[in-house]
Amino acid sequence: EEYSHVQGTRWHKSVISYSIGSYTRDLPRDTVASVIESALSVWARASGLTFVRSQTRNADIMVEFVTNSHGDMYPFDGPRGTLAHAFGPGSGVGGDTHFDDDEQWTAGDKGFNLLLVAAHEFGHALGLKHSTNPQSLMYPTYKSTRSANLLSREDVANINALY
Ligand SMILES: CNC(=O)[C@@H](NC(=O)[C@H](CC(C)C)CN(O)C=O)C(C)(C)C
Ligand SMILES: [Ca+2]
Ligand SMILES: [Zn+2]
Ligand SMILES: [Zn+2]
Repeated sequence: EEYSHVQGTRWHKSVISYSIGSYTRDLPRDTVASVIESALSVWARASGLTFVRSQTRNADIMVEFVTNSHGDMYPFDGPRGTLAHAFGPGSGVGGDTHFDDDEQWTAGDKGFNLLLVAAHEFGHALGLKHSTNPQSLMYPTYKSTRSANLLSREDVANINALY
């Protein structure tokens, strides 16, 4: 799973903190914050986990918009190609979620939709692997057309099996 750098298998607490360490210039900061919150709430509803926003850099899930080489062993690759990656549950880098800021991030449908990508990444940050089912949010390829409710039955079953 080269896009979910596995740490542990799951979080062993029900309240998980997140912090937005850097922003993209493609969207207003408030929009980024509300999209991130929405993407986490999708998993909160299905897992019973609670996500609390922090302003410190030692939150469980550090969200960053970065380009190319950015301090971990998984440099991004410019426009298109890899859109984002996330580390599985654990201390330190565990849970951290990075978005390639060489992409055009959108809250609508021009460019890559941040909600769709963030929801996929947070699945990894919670311990989920990729799915071979194209309907699943955890499918490894970006698909702009997704049903209103982001999670497929498979995603709900998988997160329930984990938490
Ligand atoms: C448009 N580009 C793609 O579809 C690329 N896929 C991604 O960037 C994955 C994220 C999507 C599914 C939001 C990477 N991943 O799995 C992170 O956890 C490639 C399929 C080209 C690798
Ligand atoms: Ca890229
Ligand atoms: Zn992935
Ligand atoms: Zn990274």
